[in-house]
Amino acid sequence: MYTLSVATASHQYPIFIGSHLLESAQNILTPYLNNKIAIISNDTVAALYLPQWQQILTQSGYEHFSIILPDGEQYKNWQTLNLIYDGLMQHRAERQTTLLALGGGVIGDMVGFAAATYQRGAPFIQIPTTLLSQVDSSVGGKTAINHPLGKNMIGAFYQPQAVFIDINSLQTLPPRELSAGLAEVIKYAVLGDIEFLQWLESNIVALIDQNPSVLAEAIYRCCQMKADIVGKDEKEAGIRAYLNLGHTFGHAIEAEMGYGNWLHGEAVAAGMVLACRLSEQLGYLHPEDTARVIAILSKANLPVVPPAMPMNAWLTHMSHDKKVIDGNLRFIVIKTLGQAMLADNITADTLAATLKQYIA
Ligand SMILES: NC(=O)c1ccc[n+]([C@@H]2O[C@H](COP(=O)([O-])OP(=O)(O)OC[C@H]3O[C@@H](n4cnc5c(N)ncnc54)[C@H](O)[C@@H]3O)[C@@H](O)[C@H]2O)c1
Ligand SMILES: O=C(O)C(=O)C[C@@H](O)[C@H](O)[C@H](O)COP(=O)(O)O
Ligand SMILES: [Zn+2]
Repeated sequence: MYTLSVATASHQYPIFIGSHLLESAQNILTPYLNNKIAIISNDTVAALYLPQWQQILTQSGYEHFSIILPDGEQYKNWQTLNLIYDGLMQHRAERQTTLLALGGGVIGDMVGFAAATYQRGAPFIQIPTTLLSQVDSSVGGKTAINHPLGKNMIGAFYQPQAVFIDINSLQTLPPRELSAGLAEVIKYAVLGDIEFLQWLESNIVALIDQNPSVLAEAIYRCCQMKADIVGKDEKEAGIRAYLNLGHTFGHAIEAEMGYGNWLHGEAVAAGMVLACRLSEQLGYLHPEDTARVIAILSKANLPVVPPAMPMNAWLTHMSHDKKVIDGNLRFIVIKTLGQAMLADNITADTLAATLKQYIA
């Protein structure tokens, strides 16, 4: 088992990463659990993993109950969030009740926001079961729901008590979802670690084939990078924004295409290619660098061409981006492969040149 630590100004918590961790869950998590526990999951993940968790908690003598939500990005909204509050109230959850977020990033983001707001703050633990949630969303305390007009528009920064990553849960993950997770893995390399990019180029087939030690190393490296960045900048005042590489374009794609039609990781992959093209327009990246990013994304079976959308759709969605200041769009671009930077003052001409092939 690997253990990492996330240390923000106000809170410190561990990330446990390993194979067959479920078997030792009781020993690993006991220090982070209160007496009463709410397991919150969706119908897909519950069918696969809820009985094991219920058994572990029962055997260990915890009082527990479960709340099962409908599955999908289209349910990451107020109505579904309310189902969590309803369940917590019906089961008389207290402020000290521990919420377990059992699922992918949608469950983690929603349970995290419910934890942040229920009785003004209950403890929660992330148990991510997708690659995307294991390398990214379970770490760092961004919690949110979507608004019909924009991704993650309502939320809070709220850190979990612990993150529990059992790589074995990926064995049941559909290949398309594994690829979506690889988009965020590749993102880390492109934004901050050229050596990791080389490593990924050598190991991409092993990752797709779910070689356990290669997967564990990739997850560890991503969590390490994210823990380091979040430790320095919990609330995205500076370098945390680099983790948004590809997301200004990607979130526009997700919202315009209808939540869930393009997976988050797929939209980020196509968005990253656009961020590389924008970097080219700004005179930073060479086309062969972009070709290298396209090649690794393609080997991970990810889309590298965004959908064609009307220019006003691109602009309207991107105007909701959380990096916008005084109405001005700001983008994460690539100065050189492995080194991101924030670019503001992007002219309309530069943006139009980047998007011109993708305007419906
Ligand atoms: N908070 C953050 O920092 C952060 C970072 C990245 C992404 N996100 C958010 O995360 C979400 C995407 O997360 P995701 O890619 O995990 O999607 P997801 O949560 O929708 O999970 C993908 C699919 O896999 C299923 N699933 C989950 N675990 C499984 C397993 N072990 N076996 C079989 N099926 C399983 C789910 O039920 C779902 O159908 C987006 O809403 C995105 O905005 C948040
Ligand atoms: O943790 C972060 O910071 C990120 O930006 C990680 C992203 O992968 C993630 O999708 C995040 O939810 C996007 O945040 P948002 O602030 O653009 O909604
Ligand atoms: Zn993301």
